[in-house]
Amino acid sequence: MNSPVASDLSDSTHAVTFVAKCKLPTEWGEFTMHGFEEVATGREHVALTMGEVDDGLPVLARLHSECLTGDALFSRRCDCGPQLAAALEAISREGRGALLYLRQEGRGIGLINKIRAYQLQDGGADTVEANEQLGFPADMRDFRIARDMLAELGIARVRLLTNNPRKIATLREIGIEVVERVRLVVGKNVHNERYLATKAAKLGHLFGDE
Ligand SMILES: Nc1nc2c(ncn2[C@@H]2O[C@H](COP(=O)(O)OP(=O)(O)OP(=O)(O)O)[C@@H](O)[C@H]2O)c(=O)[nH]1
Ligand SMILES: [Zn+2]
Repeated sequence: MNSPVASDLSDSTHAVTFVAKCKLPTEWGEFTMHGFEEVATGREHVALTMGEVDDGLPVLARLHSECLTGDALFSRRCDCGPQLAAALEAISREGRGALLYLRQEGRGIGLINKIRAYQLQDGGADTVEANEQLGFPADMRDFRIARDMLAELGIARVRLLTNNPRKIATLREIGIEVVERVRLVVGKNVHNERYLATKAAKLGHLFGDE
């Protein structure tokens, strides 16, 4: 692997290998889609890139966690669909960038458990309480799985599209220089107001301008 990133290669827990790439024409222009496989679990992840991302300059980047309901089924319970679209649009506006689409459905608890969590939320629990009532931590995602993907893409410095400080901390931990956080506040509606407020209050998400 052509890696500009100093990483601990003895750690195989989060190892992800590159498999194949292809063109992906979209509403926002043509991306290249890179397919990856997580060695330990067989989980499949993809990265969409546009332009030259391996030239050492900071890359506009997004780590997007899978949300079938928001990304594909038009749900208004969360802000994922509009965030995905806005990130691809921002990358296409610059003509350069990368979006890692990580298969971490339901903050890592999976789709069916997310439906269970939504059922508890329909009964009054907030997004964190629902996870806890099901016996899960508030957020099970481990963003270290981005390490090999970014290394394969030749990305060592990013301007990260996120409101989640934990993503920034983990990228720094795995040797990626986060030169800037680019806020991504879109998709607020009456159905996700409480969800967004809980993320800010309990999960540390930043929705202000700082
Ligand atoms: N368990 C659970 N997962 C949810 C819920 N709503 C959305 N998700 C998942 O949360 C993930 C998206 O995380 P968010 O907390 O919305 O945002 P983030 O990725 O941490 O931060 P940003 O970079 O700012 O978007 C996706 O995997 C969704 O499937 C919920 O109520 N319960
Ligand atoms: Zn969502």
